[in-house]
Amino acid sequence: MGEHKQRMVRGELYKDSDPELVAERRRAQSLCDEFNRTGPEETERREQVLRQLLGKLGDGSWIMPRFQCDYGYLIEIGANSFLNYDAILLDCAPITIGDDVSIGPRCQLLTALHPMADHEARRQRWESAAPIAIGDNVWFGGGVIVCPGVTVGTNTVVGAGSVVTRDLPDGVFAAGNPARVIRSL
Ligand SMILES: CC(=O)SCCNC(=O)CCNC(=O)[C@H](O)C(C)(C)COP(=O)(O)OP(=O)(O)OC[C@H]1O[C@@H](n2cnc3c(N)ncnc32)[C@H](O)[C@@H]1OP(=O)(O)O
Repeated sequence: MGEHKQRMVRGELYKDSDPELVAERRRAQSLCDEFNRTGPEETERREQVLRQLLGKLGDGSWIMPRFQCDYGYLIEIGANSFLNYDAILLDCAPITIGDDVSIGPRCQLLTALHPMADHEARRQRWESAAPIAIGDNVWFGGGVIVCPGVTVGTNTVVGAGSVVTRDLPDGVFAAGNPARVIRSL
């Protein structure tokens, strides 16, 4: 593993223009394109491509096209989970999705971060990433955005269009931008 991939995996600043990372993203993009070209009858082919692409896909889990991600192997999905249309998973750090999770259309799980106060580092395209973890039996309405480093607890529901900037505990309904806990479930 090259220096920049090691830095990415450790959550340190790295450059995504590194040739090893560029090659890995190209592979993932090709597999995403192949998945997104499949028709509704090609359920076996869809599953085969997802198993090549993802770090883990539990039994009974499925994803609707279009699906996009950066690397694929950093994504682990448990059993009986569902990602609806147009999910975007920027997996520069691990993204873990539990069992029995329902993800609405157009959700985005974004692990990538760019320097904020260090303008020169941002200009030079240094970046980093922080993991996202989604607990068992979570439901996201459509258009939820999850920011880097966030953990969402088991049995939690997030309302459509919410931006989750901080961890959410188990068993709550949260909504809004930024997402706030509205009530226990
Ligand atoms: C797997 C899939 O494909 S699912 C995809 C398709 N379905 C969806 O996207 C679901 C869309 N609906 C939602 O996301 C809703 O937020 C729900 C169903 C989760 C919850 O809605 P409700 O039952 O109406 O919530 P509830 O009555 O508890 O609302 C409590 C408060 O939160 C507010 N609220 C509810 N949802 C949201 C939201 N998405 N964003 C911001 N605020 C919200 C309500 O306005 C209310 O505020 P108020 O007390 O000031 O009036």
